[in-house]
Amino acid sequence: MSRRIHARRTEGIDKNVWVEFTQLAADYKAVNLGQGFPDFSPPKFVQEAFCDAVNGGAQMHQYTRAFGHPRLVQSLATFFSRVTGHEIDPLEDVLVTVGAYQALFCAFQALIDEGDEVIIVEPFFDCYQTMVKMVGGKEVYVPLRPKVEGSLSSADWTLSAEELASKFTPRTKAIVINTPNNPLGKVYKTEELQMIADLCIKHDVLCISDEVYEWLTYDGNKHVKIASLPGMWERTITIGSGGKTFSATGWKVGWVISSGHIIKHMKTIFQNCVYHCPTAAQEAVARAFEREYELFGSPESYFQQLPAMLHHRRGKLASCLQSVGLQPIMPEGGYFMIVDISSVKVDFNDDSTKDESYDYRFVKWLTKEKGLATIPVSAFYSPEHAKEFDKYIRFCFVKEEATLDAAEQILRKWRQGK
Ligand SMILES: Cc1ncc(COP(=O)(O)O)c(CNOCC(=O)O)c1O
Repeated sequence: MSRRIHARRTEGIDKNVWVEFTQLAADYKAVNLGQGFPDFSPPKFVQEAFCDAVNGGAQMHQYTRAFGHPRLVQSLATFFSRVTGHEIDPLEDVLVTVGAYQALFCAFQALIDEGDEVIIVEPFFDCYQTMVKMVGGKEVYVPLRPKVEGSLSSADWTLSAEELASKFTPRTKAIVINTPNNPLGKVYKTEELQMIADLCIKHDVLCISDEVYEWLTYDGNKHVKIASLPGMWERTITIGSGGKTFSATGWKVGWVISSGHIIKHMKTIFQNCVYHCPTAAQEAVARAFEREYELFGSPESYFQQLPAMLHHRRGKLASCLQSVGLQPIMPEGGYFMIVDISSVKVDFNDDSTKDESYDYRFVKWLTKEKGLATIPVSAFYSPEHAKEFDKYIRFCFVKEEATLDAAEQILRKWRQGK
């Protein structure tokens, strides 16, 4: 065929950090502290919910309600009405999607027009950039910056109020935030969210709030939903993930909760792309939320137990990194920890990566030569800022202790020059 086969919208978005580095980790059979997924099973009650769902009769293997399995939209509405203090209508204000990924896709497809500007706070989950490009939107970037040189906590990385305000123009349609943040682990404080909310209200702008790590905060940090701030419910699209909530990333059940006048447009995109999510997995997530509703705030709640376990694993990884002379930026929340590698000198001796950024070269060297997979942090930045932030790599600590021990052994051997 001599004519162009691909659609123009596929241009400039073909590279994908997850495809590249997940394959590299597999090719080299590396200890994988790269992609953000647990290397352990979901808790027993979640697995049992799935088994009960699958054995729950014929209807569990067939289509259910397209915009969300009734039991799931009801459990989400009940649970988050209590969390947000806002009466959420299960049929109007909730859309169940194929992971949070597809909730993001539906948001950008349904709400962003050609030429609309979307403010993206850096570092950002990479698909925000490509999804804005796919709809012909214009990304406008504003980086979180460490307040102090050599900052040791994600809390020190903040937005400049002036710099953020300067990014709003008459063409700004939305801002995307992610709290707790991937890859940094920053948990936005109420004052920071209020600053963003004030600008959204002033400029009549939507807020896409990616909250997939909402239950994973440490050291007393509290997750705050920007949709719960005055004047924000009707302009906020809040995105959640069953995979991240219940350590079942392979189920790919996500959702978006927002005012019905926004959800209705996302339903239009949804019914014209995927139309329906797996019934049994939705039933299982519904049962899990029903359990968590009853146990909310108690020691038996998974939303208490998972952050407690990950708090320990976060400390274990941080100690391991510090013991080999690497300095992590301690995350206030989430699955990940970034490390400043600017003081680490390595002879990459690999022509195949010579034109790549320092962090990409380092991650590929660490995976190929030492057998430890991580993710380069410049993948979470715009081209205009990637150079400023290419001296960090990301480690994932939602892994078995044995996996973290194996990573520690590799790092020790390397740093001892063995
Ligand atoms: C901020 C954020 N939003 C959305 C998603 C997607 O969530 P889901 O799996 O529910 O589609 C993810 C999952 N990230 O996993 C890749 C990685 O960072 O290692 C995410 O981190």
